[in-house]
Amino acid sequence: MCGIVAIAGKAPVNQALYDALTVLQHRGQDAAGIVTCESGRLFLRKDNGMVRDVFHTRHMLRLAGHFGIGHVRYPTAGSSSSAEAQPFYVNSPYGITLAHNGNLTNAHVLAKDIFRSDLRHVNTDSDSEVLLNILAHELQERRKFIPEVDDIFAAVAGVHKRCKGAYAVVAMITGYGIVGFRDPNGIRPIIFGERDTPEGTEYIIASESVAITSLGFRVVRDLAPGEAVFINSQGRLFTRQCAENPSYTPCIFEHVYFARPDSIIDNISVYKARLRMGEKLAQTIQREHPDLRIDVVMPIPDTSRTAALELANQLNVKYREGFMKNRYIGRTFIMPGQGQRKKSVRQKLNPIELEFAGKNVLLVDDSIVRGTTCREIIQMARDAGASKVYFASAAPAVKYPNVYGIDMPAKSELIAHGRSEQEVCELIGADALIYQKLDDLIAAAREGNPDIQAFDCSVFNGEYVTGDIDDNYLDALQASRNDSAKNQKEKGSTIVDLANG
Ligand SMILES: O=P(O)(O)OC[C@H]1O[C@H](OP(=O)(O)OP(=O)(O)O)[C@H](O)[C@@H]1O
Ligand SMILES: NC(=O)CC[C@H](N)C(=O)O
Ligand SMILES: [Mg+2]
Repeated sequence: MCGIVAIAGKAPVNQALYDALTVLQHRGQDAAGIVTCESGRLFLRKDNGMVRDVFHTRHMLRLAGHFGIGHVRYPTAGSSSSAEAQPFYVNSPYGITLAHNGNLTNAHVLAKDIFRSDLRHVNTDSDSEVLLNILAHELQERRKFIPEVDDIFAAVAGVHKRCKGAYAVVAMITGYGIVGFRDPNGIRPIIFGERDTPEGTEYIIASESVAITSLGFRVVRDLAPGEAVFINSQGRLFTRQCAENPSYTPCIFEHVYFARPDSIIDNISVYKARLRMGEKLAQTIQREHPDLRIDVVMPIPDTSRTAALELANQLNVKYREGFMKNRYIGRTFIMPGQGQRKKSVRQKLNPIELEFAGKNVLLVDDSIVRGTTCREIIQMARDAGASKVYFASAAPAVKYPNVYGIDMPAKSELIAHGRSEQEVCELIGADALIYQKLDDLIAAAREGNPDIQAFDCSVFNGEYVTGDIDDNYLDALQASRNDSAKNQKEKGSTIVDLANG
């Protein structure tokens, strides 16, 4: 789950892009990058690391220009090499830079195609580099010295025809403007906004509304599935539906875990959706476990706090903060290796022992994926003297891999895959385990926007909205991207940081 941003401004945009990336840091901690454009020249800085570590004053000073795009990366394809940090650049036609959130499901086929039929070389295993070359090819096919609005939108329509999977994209076409577009299923979020300045209107496109509002822009609206927005070099904005059969099936995991609670995605307040998850989970507990004697409800910080708070209210049980989070450690789930994730849980969360001694505690997390967090946390609660440790998840059991931009490619690594709830409960060492019902999760999100008929819930039900995923695909993905395969790949990674530095 990466974060993307683009700004078409009337003054230098380097600081605003940096600020937006810090607001989107929760979507990707592995690498960050910004490219800006001034007088037909591009200025790029990208590297592995968090935003604050990648951009020093000397880099910021070089990022000149009133147009630019930025990216924070959480790798879901290729490796975590700095050569795969984004934005990516291709020099022909026009000079295009691109930042992508999501994952193409046909990147391997496309990579071969673009070499054979389009004679384009792709130097990494990143699906985003493939996507950029497809966009570049589609623009080149228009054969225009100066691309017009229709050419830009026709190129996006061409991308929709060839690319499958999830993609929310911002791209800068040197000297001509900035384009943003969303895949025809609207799996990943993308939203745009504007602000008035004495010099004219400035525009921003970003993954989440929080990046728009915190920078003093007004939200205009989410891009519809398949839709594109183009801001030309004079600062005029155009939008167009570029897909033939769009369908609105956004990723429900944004509401469970990824997005910030102060964002509004597809007109659904993430905060309110999480409150409703807590309310519905409490009702399940009351209905199915009336015998549980719960003294205290505790969130596993950070993401589960909102749901846990409402769950405690609904159960009429005290809400206590039993674990303190070290604010200098990032999100553990989006760290690249299992060793690092496991170590970081204990570094990140520390119990306040007096809250546990002799009590029956209900720990609430937003989700259980690999089970890394809950196993450690339950043991910590026992070590701190809890009498009983119950565990509740605001999402249903995660049983299937994700192929749309969340790095859970191997079903064998998912604790609930092929296991009953009772087996998971025993494995994590809880006295009781309560999962959210899928219908309740969907209702919690849908109540925010009943116009959305369905969500991508593939990690819970194995139904992939793009319709191109079968067991063979998932087996191949598991073989190539399980933790040990990824480790091998990282060790052998000798990709030259080509023309992207
Ligand atoms: O079962 P697991 O594989 O451990 O994954 C699930 C956990 O990972 C996430 O926390 P994370 O630390 O990434 O972020 P947070 O601080 O936003 O909760 C999520 O909120 C769960 O706590
Ligand atoms: N999490 C994402 O959106 C990742 C984008 C892209 N697939 C990459 O690996 O860089
Ligand atoms: Mg968490």
